Order: sequence, then structure tokens, then C-alpha cells
Amino acid sequence: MVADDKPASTFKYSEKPVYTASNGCPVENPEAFQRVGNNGPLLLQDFHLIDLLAHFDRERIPERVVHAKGAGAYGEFEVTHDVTDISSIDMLGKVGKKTPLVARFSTVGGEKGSPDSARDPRGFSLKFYTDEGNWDWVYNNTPIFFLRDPTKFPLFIHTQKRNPQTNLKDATMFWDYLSTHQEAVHQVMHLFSDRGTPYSYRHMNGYSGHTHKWTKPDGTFVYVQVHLKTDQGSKTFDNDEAGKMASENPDWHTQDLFDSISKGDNPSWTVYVQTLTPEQAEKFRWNIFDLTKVWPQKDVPLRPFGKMTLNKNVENYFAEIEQVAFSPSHLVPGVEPSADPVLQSRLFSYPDTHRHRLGVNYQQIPVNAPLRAFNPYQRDGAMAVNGNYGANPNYPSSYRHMTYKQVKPTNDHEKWTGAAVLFLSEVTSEDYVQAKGLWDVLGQQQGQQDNFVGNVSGHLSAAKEDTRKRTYEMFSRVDKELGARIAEATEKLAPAPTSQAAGNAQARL
Ligand code: HEM
Repeated sequence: MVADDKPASTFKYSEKPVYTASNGCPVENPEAFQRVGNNGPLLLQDFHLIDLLAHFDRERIPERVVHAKGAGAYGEFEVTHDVTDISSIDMLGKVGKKTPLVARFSTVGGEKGSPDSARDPRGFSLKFYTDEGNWDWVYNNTPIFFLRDPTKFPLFIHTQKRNPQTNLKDATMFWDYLSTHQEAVHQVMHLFSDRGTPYSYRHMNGYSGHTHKWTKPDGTFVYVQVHLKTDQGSKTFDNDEAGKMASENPDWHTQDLFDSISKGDNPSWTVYVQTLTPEQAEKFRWNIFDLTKVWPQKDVPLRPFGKMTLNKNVENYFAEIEQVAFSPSHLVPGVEPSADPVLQSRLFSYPDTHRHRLGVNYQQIPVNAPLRAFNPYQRDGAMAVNGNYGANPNYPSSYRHMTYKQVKPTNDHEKWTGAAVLFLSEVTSEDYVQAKGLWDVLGQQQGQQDNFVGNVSGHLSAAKEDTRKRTYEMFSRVDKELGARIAEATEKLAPAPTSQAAGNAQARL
């Protein structure tokens, strides 16, 4: 705070604040420094210079280990349809109720400076500041994912990042993993269709992917999956357009989002829920905790319940977007995670990475702070900046009374018993069914099957021969003709086995 009780960063442009060192001491000239005479060494007593350099040296925090490149904005969620028959969540309690939120969209594999138009899934994260705490939706723009065994996540991500020796993106690593973990094929079909290169963040959908539970105070619940459909219409780049944009404007998605909100052209999404009762879930064709499968909409229809609109740009990117910290474990009364093992692992991983990236008090950073939180047993630690609960006792004291709100767990459909087992899912013929469904959908859209074949072959042709062959077999299991087409198109582009380039690439592995 400064003398007139204003946080130092809130001076308006029309005001003329006194320039100071970080301790508030006025400084005559921000560019001048202290030295002995006009040619002599510097003086250690020059706090302004030393402090400026030392602060600069520490400007970077670790980038997110995945989803490093992103953009975001503020907005609101409005309930449009009554869902109180299936939900007791306060935020959804009344038609017309509005809840403020912050959103962040991202690519997954690239570094913080990587191009927005890269072929990649997109992150779709929302933090709702509800009256009962922050509720985060840490979603993607695809309804499914590459895996259903959580141990595979770090291993899979490594193959999509850089080769540990060459520090290059590596097509053999990429396809070697995918062709030996074929439960990923449904997501690969999404990624290598033009859906893998959205035109902008405004023109893509968001999906929970995971199954959650919406619970009622009587202990009953329904399983749910949430979809956000863009009101701007889905729009994608083709491979050439995405490549061109990557070089001409690598920050295109970031710019598009900022500019449209600046102009008042506020993007919005219609929000739907799919529901299954526990009894329906038991009879469902696919395991509802399997993240590689969708719930077909013809079997489980979408029910609209809200509108999400982005309407305000941030004042400061680092403070509000780089420091925003989402977690699937940031839940509110009335919503519970399902037993999906990938979701369960994510409940741990996000707060863990936030403590590493932002520090133990990451929930105190203004963009992360809930409307009201009271937990005086969490004290101290680096950057305790919110008053640290003042004189409140740091233990359950008979002198400090609190209100304890009852939050009822769900009923006995989920009473778990069993021996500890070492589990790993198996790939079966069921894993190719929805992938084939998507191939057929692409066939109904002009040119989309051709684009898919072109997108895969351009990438796969740089992989080693045996990896290429295994990948053709994988696509043949989806559809015989698809496998043959990819093999033909890829082999036309692949370097001759004796060529220097192929030899070098093989020698590297
Ligand atoms: C076991 C599986 C997974 C693990 C361990 C994992 C872990 C992580 C980690 C460590 C981050 C960086 C967070 C940060 O530094 O702020 C992250 C970001 C993210 N993840 Fe995951 N993830 C997993 C699966 C998924 C899935 C299945 C989805 C989508 C359905 C997803 C969506 C996201 C999104 C949207 C972000 C970016 C959040 C932001 O905008 O700050 N992740 N993930």
C-alpha cells in the first residue's frame, strides 16, 4: 500500500505517481546508477540498481509442464434451464443466477512461446467464483483422451515433447507410443482430423471428458458429463492454413480472443449435461469411467442448462492468467469426482504442481482467491499475503466458534470393497468402434477424410519404418480402407531407407 492507502499497482494513467524503489523510497532517475567518479566501479549501496537487477533475475517462474501456452479472460455463467431435479449445486440453484468466472484456453505439448495453431488438443479451463467456493472445470476441446490408465500420462506426454538427446520433436517417439498404446486411437482420430487445428479459441467446444457425480442431499446422485458448445460455430484450419498461421502469427488465438472481447464481440458457449443414473451406468455398453469413450448423444441426450460468456480482458497477463491455478479437485458441495482413475490422479496432480509452480499459498493469489474462505489451520508458508488469519487460533480452539455446514456424501452405490490389485487396462476390439464412428462422420463432411489422410501421412512419414508399419495396422483395425490409404500416402512421402536423412534419424534412437 502507498501513503494514500492504494495498492501500488492501481494508479490510473491520468495520475502521476512518484517513482520509487521497491521499498517506496523516491528515486530521482530510474536509469541512473551510483559509481565512483565517472569511470569507476559501482557502489553496492545503490539499492535501486541492485534491487532492479535482482528482481529481473527472478522474473520467470516455471512454465506449466503441459498446457504452457495459453490465453484467458473473465466472464460469467448464467443458469438458463432448471436442473434442480438432478443437482443441488448452489451455482445451478435458480434459473437466471449468474456466477463470475475466469477462463484459460491452451495448447498442450508446446512451450510457452510455441504457435497457437499447432496440431494439439486444446485446454478449456474455467474457474467459477461461486458462493460456496471455487469450482474449476479443467476440460479439453475433445470429449475423450489418449489414455485411461493414469500412470501413462507422464510417459505419453514425454513422447509428444522433445527427444532427450536431440531436443527435437520426434515423429518416431510420437507414433511409437501411439501405435503401441492403441486405446489412444479414438483421440488420434480427433487430433489428426481438422478438429486438431481449431481456427480460434472462440470457435471450439469444451468437454468434461471425465464422468462426475451430481449429488442430492438424500444421498442419491446421477453420473454426468458436461459439454460447452460454441455459439460462434465450430471452425477449423486445415493443415496448410494452420502451418501458415504458425509462421505468420504464432499468437493468433491469443490475439483473436483479446481483440474480440476488446471490441465487445463477446464469445459465448451453450452448456449441456448428459446424465446416467447408477442403474443405467451399470448396463451401459462402455465403462463410464473409460476416458477414451464418449457417451453417444443418441443414447444419452444433451440437456441444456447454462450459458457461459467471456466479456472482460485481464489487466495483467502474468498476474491473472499465468498465475491462475485450476484443479479438478477444486469442487463445491453437490459435485463429486467419479472413480475414473485418470480423474482421481488429476485430483492430486494439479494442486501439487501449483505448490511447485506458484508456492504453497497459491490460493491467496487474487485470481485464485475464493469469494470467501476461512481455514485458520492453514498458516504461514512462503507468500502468506492475505493477513494470515490475524489473531485467529491456529487449532480447533474452544474460544473460536465456527459454523460447520453439513455436506452429505453419496449413497451406497459406491461402497468399495476388494483386494489391492495391480491394474492395467487391456486394448480390445471395443477400442476401435468409436474411432470408426468418427471416420464415418468425417466421410459425411466434404474433404475431411482426405484431409485426415494427408494430416497423418505428413507427420507419420518422418517416423522409422517399423513404427510406420505398426501405425498402418492400427488404422486398419479402425477401417481397412483407412489403413491402406494412410500406408500409401505415407510411403510416398517417407525418405528412402538408404538415404542419409533416414539413416541419421534411425541412428538417433
Ligand atoms: C493423469 C492425467 C493427467 C495429469 C497427471 C495431468 C496433469 C497436468 C498438469 C501437471 C498440468 C499443469 C497445471 C499447471 O501448471 O497449472 C495440467 C494442465 C492442464 N490439464 Fe492436465 N493432466 C492429466 C490429464 C488431463 C485431462 C484428461 C484433461 C482434460 C480432460 C486435462 C486438462 C488440462 C488442462 C485444461 C490444463 C491447463 C490448465 C490451465 O489452463 O492452467 N488434463 N495437467
